[in-house]
Amino acid sequence: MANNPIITVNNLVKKYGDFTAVNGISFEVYEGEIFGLLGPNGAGKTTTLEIIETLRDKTSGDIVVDGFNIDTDAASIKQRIGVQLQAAGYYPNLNLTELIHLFSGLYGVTVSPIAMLEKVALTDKAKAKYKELSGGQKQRFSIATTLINNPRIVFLDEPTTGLDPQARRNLWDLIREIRNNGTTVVITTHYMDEAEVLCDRVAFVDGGHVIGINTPDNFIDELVASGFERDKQVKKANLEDVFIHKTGKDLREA
Ligand SMILES: Nc1ncnc2c1ncn2[C@@H]1O[C@H](COP(=O)(O)OP(=O)(O)OP(=O)(O)O)[C@@H](O)[C@H]1O
Repeated sequence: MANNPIITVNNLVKKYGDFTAVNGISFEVYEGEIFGLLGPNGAGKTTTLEIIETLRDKTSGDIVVDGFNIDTDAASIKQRIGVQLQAAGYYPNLNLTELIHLFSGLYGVTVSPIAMLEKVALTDKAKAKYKELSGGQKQRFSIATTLINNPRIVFLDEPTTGLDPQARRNLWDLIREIRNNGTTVVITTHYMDEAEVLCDRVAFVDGGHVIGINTPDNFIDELVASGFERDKQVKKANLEDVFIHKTGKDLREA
């Protein structure tokens, strides 16, 4: 696959008063990949994403998304991306079908709510309200809303936080399916096992800088080649494997 940049971020800076939250971040996201932004709390990941999503102003730097410059064509960028809303954005008295109608109206597109819900395996909840969903279902619904405008890129900020192992793996499958259908995915996560199995490439952000970009495999090989060894012999399974083995792969939220 040719590496066509679909997002280019060059020397991005964001200051909040005297505090510099993003201090010259540069990276490219390639078309068709799952790209992970990783880093400690407060590193500047969400700020960076929200600036690319046109939801927050930058202090300086250049951003091009799918050929459009954010300074001159923010409206075109908005049309081409899918962004997860915070839960507070979901009107409590509307059911999932009504919410999808509402969002498609906001985007100015016509979609079939059932077809959208089918993409995220929620057709049986079409008449349920958002607040009645389990954690995993809420995340899947929120991902469905990012797909309404048939975006070129979706941004997922910590989509699996708080989910049980089954729901997390189910969401990984959904995210891979979205990518396999041609949508580029940008994701943040604090789970390194998740980034390792899901992301084609990851960027580590710390203190408002990108401190490395590579495939998970190459990062691990580099560390091992430098002489790094884990303290203790790693077992062939971990506690999450035990969890899945004992409780099965089926979702528990029907
Ligand atoms: N509106 C704001 N005003 C002032 N400072 C802010 C604002 N938003 C974020 N910050 C600060 O900017 C820094 C970067 O925050 P950001 O949310 O981008 O980090 P993050 O990498 O996404 O962290 P986390 O992993 O905890 O989500 C933090 O120190 C945060 O306190």
